[in-house]
Amino acid sequence: MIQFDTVHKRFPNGTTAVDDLTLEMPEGGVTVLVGSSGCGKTTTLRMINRMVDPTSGTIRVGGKDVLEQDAAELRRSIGYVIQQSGLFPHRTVLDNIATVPLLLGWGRKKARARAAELLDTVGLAADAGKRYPHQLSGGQQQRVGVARALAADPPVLLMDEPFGAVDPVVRTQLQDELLRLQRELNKTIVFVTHDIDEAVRLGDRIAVFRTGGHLVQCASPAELLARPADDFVADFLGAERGLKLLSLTTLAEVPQAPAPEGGAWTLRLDSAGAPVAWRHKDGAATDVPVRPLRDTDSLLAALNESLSAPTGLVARVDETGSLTGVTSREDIHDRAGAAHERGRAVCGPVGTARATQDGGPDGEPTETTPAPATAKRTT
Ligand SMILES: Nc1ncnc2c1ncn2[C@@H]1O[C@H](COP(=O)(O)OP(=O)(O)OP(=O)(O)O)[C@@H](O)[C@H]1O
Repeated sequence: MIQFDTVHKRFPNGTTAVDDLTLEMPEGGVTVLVGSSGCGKTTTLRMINRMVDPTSGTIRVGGKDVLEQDAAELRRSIGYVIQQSGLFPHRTVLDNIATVPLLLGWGRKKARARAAELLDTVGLAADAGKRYPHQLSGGQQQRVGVARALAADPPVLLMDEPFGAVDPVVRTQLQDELLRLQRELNKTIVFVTHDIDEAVRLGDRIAVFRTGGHLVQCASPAELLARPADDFVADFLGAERGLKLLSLTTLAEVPQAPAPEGGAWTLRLDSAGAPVAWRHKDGAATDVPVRPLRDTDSLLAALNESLSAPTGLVARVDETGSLTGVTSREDIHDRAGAAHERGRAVCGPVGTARATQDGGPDGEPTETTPAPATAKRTT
């Protein structure tokens, strides 16, 4: 959907913001641009809708060179969400959302009806539409910003640190909402963030930039975590890289066995068959509460639960909450090792990890295998 071909951006003051960027952002996927401050993420994003024009190279959206399109028209056809929402303070929420449809000549009634529909889509009550932006919380304003970007149903959405100004709890809620919306709308999203956890959670592909506008690596979250291209990427991913990889892999394929009987600890169930606690043979006073897990939960959650359980066993349940079996810490470890190996396998031997952007040994772009089943789409 979006292709950068040897794109270079040098500002008139001599700063090179983007250096020789070749990158594809697939249709219907979320491509996250990450990297330290000043590494060219925003400039890259803004070249897509011509808020900044490249010095050289070509950018195509849907196969068409952006420089051959009218800049204002292009901008109206691409959704754009920024930090602090960027809403017009003197317009009501409904009128803010209706901005692009009105510019496109939809007529007031149709534009407002669409805006009202979008309020619901982004999880806001209808009465929020009559308020002004300052009468909403930061998180609600960001939802309005997303609704405004979606108003004309653009195929492409550019999001520049959209959740950077809200607290961690609201940020997680907004990420959940975006994942839910994306499952329904299937937009091509380019998302800029400083936060690697946000990138891992939201991205189908993550592009890591280094100061000077260099793309260092572009890969799926699992590949990136299992096989960072160099020390810079590894440092950026952080010391908990292995745990982050576990957060991407589900429990689904980990074996389970019947709950143990007759040992020191027994798993207590309620009348509906849902696990409640581990009870020692000495009696109820020793009960240790259980947090049962489903197939869609992550290996990280499973490891955490197994470390908290006196038996090291994780209680597994079906969609109704009934016990299906237990899983041992050893089986979780085995699966964790396999997840790491799979992440390595898709990247090939040392030195080829940059293949997705640099091309393979023949200079041809190299395809990457789909990442293992992941937990990120479950909220
Ligand atoms: N209009 C401009 N004129 C001159 N230099 C600019 C301009 N806009 C950006 N730059 C410079 O280009 C480089 C890349 O900036 P950019 O905003 O793209 O980085 P970023 O990775 O998005 O940073 P941040 O994460 O801090 O927002 C920086 O050195 C910045 O100072």
